[in-house]
Amino acid sequence: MHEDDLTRAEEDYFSSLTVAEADGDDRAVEAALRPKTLDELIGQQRVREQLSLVLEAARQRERAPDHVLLSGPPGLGKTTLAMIIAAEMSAPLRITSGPAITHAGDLAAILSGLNEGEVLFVDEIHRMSRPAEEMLYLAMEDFRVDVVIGKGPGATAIPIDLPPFTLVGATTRAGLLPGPLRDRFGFTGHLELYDPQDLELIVRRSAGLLDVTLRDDGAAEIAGRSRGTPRIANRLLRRVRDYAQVKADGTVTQEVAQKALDLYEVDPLGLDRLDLAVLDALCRRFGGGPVGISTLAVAVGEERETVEEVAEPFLVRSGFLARTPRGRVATPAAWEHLGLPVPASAEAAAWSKDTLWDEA
Ligand SMILES: Nc1ncnc2c1ncn2[C@@H]1O[C@H](COP(=O)(O)OP(=O)(O)OP(=O)(O)O)[C@@H](O)[C@H]1O
Repeated sequence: MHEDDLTRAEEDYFSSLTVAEADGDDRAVEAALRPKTLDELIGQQRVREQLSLVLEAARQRERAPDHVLLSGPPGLGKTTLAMIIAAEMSAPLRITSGPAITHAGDLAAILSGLNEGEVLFVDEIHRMSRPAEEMLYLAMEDFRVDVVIGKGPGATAIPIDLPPFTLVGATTRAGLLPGPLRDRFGFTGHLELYDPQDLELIVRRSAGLLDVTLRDDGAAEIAGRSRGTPRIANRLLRRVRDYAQVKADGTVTQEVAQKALDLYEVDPLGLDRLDLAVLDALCRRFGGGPVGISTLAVAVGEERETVEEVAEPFLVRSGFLARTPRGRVATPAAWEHLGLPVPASAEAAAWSKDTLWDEA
């Protein structure tokens, strides 16, 4: 409950900032750059259209929309979409996260404080405790919670009716959610990594809001190095803006963007330290694979989830890594990107029938 209040206070604080006031504080700038409506949101065409229909139908029926699950890698706009859903429904938004809900009682307190039509955003919903999760099933389906008073044989469950509300859950991996929870969401939106054209539009929009003079080739350079992720695109824009201001005449050109991003060690294709470490381990230590994701994670000193949820989607999408039934393998492009000779086995794997390029 405390955590929830804190996050709300932060959100109130951020939303009260103007872009100019926010300048200088990265988190505040990020909040200020968030699109406020579905129309303002760039890319994610399919999710936007689907969600727009869900919201419009709910508005016409004057009912709270169905619960919404948003899945996808970090930084693609799940929190932004939750805020947009609330704004589009003219409803207040409450924000909390799975790890903050350690006891069912925490969730009961949040749920029983909801008002009719309110939107409750639970980030990292797959990390909620099991008892809280079970309480949520009932709350989502019957708008009711059973609060248990006492312990042992004398314990009694007191049912509390809840007003209709909309739960928006966000997860980096929908596959980690138990089936009964997943099934209670009326709509699931899968957010995909953005293509460079959409990222370019996002960079141009952000530059406009931040009053940065940005040439088209500068925007393309930043977009190309943003790992398909708007949060990274906005962050790189801010670093390039610093460089342009201090080392150039303030205008972000391709040359300025290149120099700035080289200085910050952002790979020309956007690969970050973890991506490169994964490829390096895959090629140099495991001869290009196949190797299991857990072994790979240990080799780079990271959690399995981080490698699987953060690095892997981008590496697969960029054509550097393939998921096969026997484990992860490096593609010829990965060897080339690391400046290593492509072994014959990698060439063969690229054409092999048992190589599933996107599934495992
Ligand atoms: N479609 C978009 N158009 C423009 N900007 C976007 C879009 N999606 C996200 N952003 C920007 O990217 C930043 C990150 O978005 P957001 O915090 O919503 O991501 P997230 O998926 O919730 O990430 P996490 O799961 O890591 O919290 C925001 O500041 C927002 O300005």
